[in-house]
Amino acid sequence: MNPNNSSTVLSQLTSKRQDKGLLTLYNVFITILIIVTTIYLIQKGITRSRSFRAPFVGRRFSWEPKWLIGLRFSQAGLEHLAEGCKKFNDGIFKVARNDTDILVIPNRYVDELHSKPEEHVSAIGAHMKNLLGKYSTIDILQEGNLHTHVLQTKLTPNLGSMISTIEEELRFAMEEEIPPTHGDWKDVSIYEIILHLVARISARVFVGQPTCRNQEWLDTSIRFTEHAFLTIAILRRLPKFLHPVVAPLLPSYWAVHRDLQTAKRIISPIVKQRTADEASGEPGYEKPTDLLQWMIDAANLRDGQPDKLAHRQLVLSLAAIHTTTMAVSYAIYDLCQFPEFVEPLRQEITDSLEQGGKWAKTTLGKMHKLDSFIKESQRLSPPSLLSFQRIVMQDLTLSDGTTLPKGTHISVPAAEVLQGAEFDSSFDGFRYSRRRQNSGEAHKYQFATTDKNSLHFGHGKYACPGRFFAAYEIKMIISHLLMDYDVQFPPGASRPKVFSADEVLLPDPSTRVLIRRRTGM
Ligand code: HEM
Repeated sequence: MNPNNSSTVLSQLTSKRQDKGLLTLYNVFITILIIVTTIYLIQKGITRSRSFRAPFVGRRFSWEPKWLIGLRFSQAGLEHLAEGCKKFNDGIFKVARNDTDILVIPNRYVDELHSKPEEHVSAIGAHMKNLLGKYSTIDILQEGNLHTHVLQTKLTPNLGSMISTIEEELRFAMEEEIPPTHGDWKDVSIYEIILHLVARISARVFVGQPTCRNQEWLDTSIRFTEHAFLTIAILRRLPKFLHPVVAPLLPSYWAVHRDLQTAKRIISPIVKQRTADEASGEPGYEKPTDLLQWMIDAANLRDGQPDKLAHRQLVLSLAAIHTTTMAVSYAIYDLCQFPEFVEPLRQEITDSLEQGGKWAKTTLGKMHKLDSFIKESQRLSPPSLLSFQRIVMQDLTLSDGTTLPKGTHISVPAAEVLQGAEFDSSFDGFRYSRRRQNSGEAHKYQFATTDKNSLHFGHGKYACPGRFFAAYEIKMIISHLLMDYDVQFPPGASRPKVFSADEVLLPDPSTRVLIRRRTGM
């Protein structure tokens, strides 16, 4: 055989084998695609047949794909919820978030749902879903309620004795974080300043000295939330089965894990040291009074492992820092927008301090106008459009016969409820302090009080366990800023627009405010 011929035959054979290989690969690919699509469609069919039937808001035409509505909801949540509440007044409707459908129910159901056990209606389940527990590492909350227990049974009852500690840290933080103004107006990013004030106070109360002055811990406690939320925001737009593949490609996901390692590196040795100090029985031993110590004391063997306690501290920072910062920032924006409230508030602070003699729980308790102001600020600039988010864990029939199938993600349109309850979209800083003068209503309208109309801290068994601390902290920060500084928007600027990211509302972090240290007080 001609050698040329034999090489041609060989190359034909090779190319045939390659074609066959490609064909097999193609067949395998198509088969996998068919299997995945079939499973997806079956799952979707099952979910749809079991889901509560209610109209979607934000749908432009009947066959519009849900991911498209979800994509719009991610930026137009405000409009979707306003439309739903207006159109289905006191009725039930759905909003499409990219990762899930959320059934929006009227607040009249809150009273019968808020005390249901976790096995029937799960708050933690909703947190896990909203915060993608596995990817944000929030899933540690599922291991037990140590953090909530300690906040409720230790921090809240001991707040009175923590006020002087909070004041000391706040004074230190203001010196560190607010640039000197030398009697002139200074243009600052007030959000960033408040963020650092809140992080420092939270650290003082959560982990005590000297860690509360450790810059690496402060940065980690602030940035962890940002890294976690960026990861969540990206993953939410993708189907769940892609999460394990995509998450490791995200720098923010790795940042979350770096933050966790940093938390363990900083906090775990402190836990070990404190445990050793206590066991040593040294006569001079003084037990620290902070959240970390209360957790060490209350933890069982598993929750009390140093790394677990470090992890919970990080998660607590996520719950506490940005939420409180937003509330203070909105209140400052409202003070700039409505300067007529400044002097009456300063007068109330001066009078309360004169009567109380010093910064104390009772002194802060006298500041009804300030409490009202921050509640009104929260009413018009809430942290979230939806609250009381819960997952129905078993089919549930409500008192009016409505049956919610297992797996339904429910929520109440907290922002619309509170704004609708007042029938008033104008800012009235002292509306709640006036109301508290009515007999029997002294406590009803406080910032930290929750009920079916005031849902920005949730309500019931799983309402925010840090809200009383948050209320004192916010009042302390605002009153100190008010007494020591003048604030105003730069010429021509006004209250910044609020951004929405799905149901979460965010102040514009680039907002600038002019501040000037007050002199001659
Ligand atoms: C203005 C500031 C704050 C707002 C608006 C806020 C709001 C909320 C809301 C809406 C919930 C869910 C409640 C529910 O589902 O019924 C929650 C839960 C929680 N909050 Fe807050 N919060 C704030 C500050 C704080 C602070 C300062 C802490 C810690 C000291 C804290 C710790 C927590 C924790 C640990 C949970 C989860 C509870 C659980 O695991 O069941 N929060 N918060």
